[in-house]
Amino acid sequence: MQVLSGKDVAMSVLEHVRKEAVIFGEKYGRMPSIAVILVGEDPASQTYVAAKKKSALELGYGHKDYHLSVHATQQELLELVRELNADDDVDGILVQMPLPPHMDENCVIDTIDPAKDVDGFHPVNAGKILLGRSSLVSCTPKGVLRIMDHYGIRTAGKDVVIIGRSSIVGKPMAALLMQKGRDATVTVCHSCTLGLKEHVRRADIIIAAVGHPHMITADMVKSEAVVIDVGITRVTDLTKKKGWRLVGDVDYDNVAPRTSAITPVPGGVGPMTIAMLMENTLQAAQERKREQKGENA
Ligand SMILES: Nc1nc(=O)c2c([nH]1)NC[C@@H]1CN(c3ccc(C(=O)N[C@@H](CCC(=O)O)C(=O)O)cc3)C=[N+]21
Repeated sequence: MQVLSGKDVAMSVLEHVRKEAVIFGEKYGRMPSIAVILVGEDPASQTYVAAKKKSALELGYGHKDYHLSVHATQQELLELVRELNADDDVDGILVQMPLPPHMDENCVIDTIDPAKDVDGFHPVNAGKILLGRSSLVSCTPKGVLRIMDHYGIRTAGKDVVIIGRSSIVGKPMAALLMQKGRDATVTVCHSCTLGLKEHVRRADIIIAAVGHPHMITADMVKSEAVVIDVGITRVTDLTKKKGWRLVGDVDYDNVAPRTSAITPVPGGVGPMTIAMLMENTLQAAQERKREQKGENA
């Protein structure tokens, strides 16, 4: 059994991104830049936003940080997004999800300039993925593909079973895996699926993206399957200094021995998400500059 270290792959991705970002900087007189907006005080969101900031600063990226009160209005948030859309020195805009219940996430996503949508959440970018056209790709599914590429895990002709149908992971993951070149046979399971165990047991590759700790148990996993665990849930653990620990969707200790390869939590898909965000920011910066040169020519 091989442990697929997203942490290691993320480090090598970021090394490459750093070099490309320096080349960008020399060419255009500034580094790629990202604006991150956090609304409210959710502790997990604060941790993620801090991790994104740290990664951006380590790469020498331009970084703008906006923290809106939980009482901020949707109008204020949209105003800020429009301001960042118009700011030529901002390449990427990320609005941390989830938003407080009085805000409409779709409306906020729709307002982000698709060229700056480094999350790949805008309908234009999500639609392009489905059509197999190049685009800014949602960071987590992109990270999953990159881990598999790095370790030489082939998907052509394989039965891939995805558990979870979210717009940010399950759906784009399915679209990417069925593309020409990836060539997987994809099944998407969700909360209304009947016979989940039977579906999952057939899989050569299992991708769990639900957010239910330990829902994938050893009896659901074919011997020598590849298991990708996208779930990250904080569970109370008073033996830990922070009072919690991170748990994946996979019952790792019992599942791992049956697999040919598996991602751990933490240190698996999570670090890849941030590495892909940095790569997307570089891509957005490069494409915006190319677009502008085209227009000026
Ligand atoms: N607009 C938006 N874009 C996102 O990309 C986005 C979001 N909203 N909302 C929340 C989710 C979650 N997410 C994670 C990123 C990194 C780790 C990560 O690096 N995890 C580390 C552990 C971190 C820790 O110790 O807390 C690991 O798995 O090893 C986890 C989760 C991005 N998200």
